[in-house]
Amino acid sequence: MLQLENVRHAYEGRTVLSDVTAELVEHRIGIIGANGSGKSTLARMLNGLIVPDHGRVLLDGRDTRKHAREIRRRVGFVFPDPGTQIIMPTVGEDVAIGLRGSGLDRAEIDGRVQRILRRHGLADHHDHPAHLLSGGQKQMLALASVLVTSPEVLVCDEPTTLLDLRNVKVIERTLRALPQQVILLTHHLDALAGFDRVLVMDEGRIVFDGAPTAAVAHYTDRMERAAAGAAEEPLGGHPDGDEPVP
Ligand SMILES: Nc1ncnc2c1ncn2[C@@H]1O[C@H](COP(=O)(O)OP(=O)(O)OP(=O)(O)O)[C@@H](O)[C@H]1O
Repeated sequence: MLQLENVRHAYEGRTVLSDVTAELVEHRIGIIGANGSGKSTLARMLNGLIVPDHGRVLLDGRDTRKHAREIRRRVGFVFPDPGTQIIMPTVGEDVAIGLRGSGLDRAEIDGRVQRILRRHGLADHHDHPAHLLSGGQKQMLALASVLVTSPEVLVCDEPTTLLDLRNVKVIERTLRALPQQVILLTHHLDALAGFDRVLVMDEGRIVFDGAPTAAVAHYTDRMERAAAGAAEEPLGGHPDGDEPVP
């Protein structure tokens, strides 16, 4: 089980997470919130990519500070931009690199790579240059490259941002069908239908924690009120700013 205990974090003195505590046990958990509310920072803490300034992040009681290597292996992370994740020249090599050091022999690695590519619609692209894939295919490749390592938990940070609607649906369906726990950060609120739990973040805090329908309603209402407040603010900053200079 992933746990956040009184997590606080700041970048250059600016607090972006304030006292976040949560136990993440459900099979499908969504995290939503305004831009800059701290979702990605929190997500990156779940596999030790970022260590909190204060508090602890634990996987089965093991602190990401002390067990980063093990936790990174057990908690897979899919980044919003697949380009940052694809590191090898060809599709097959990119998936296979995740199994380096796994102790599997060449034939076993080849078999696993073929299977995962088939499952993600990339079987015909094994020798294809990875950088020539379409955006949707790159996103699938990034997902396949993480899943081939069989993580227990998959954290996906906006994995559908760059995609057209068809590919959004393909990725969402793929995530829904996975046997492992999925923690999904998304601005596509429809993707959360059927999820067990959704956390809403605002200004570095969890401001709502519950079922998807209630969480989405809370978030939508909060954002509508924030947008209305922003629309009432004078654009020039100072109310007299538009007066002619004498
Ligand atoms: N490496 C960094 N250095 C400095 N500030 C950062 C860094 N990473 C994030 N921030 C800042 O921390 C705040 C929270 O960012 P974060 O990416 O966690 O938010 P988010 O909720 O994922 O946003 P979005 O929905 O836009 O992706 C933002 O104000 C962001 O500018």
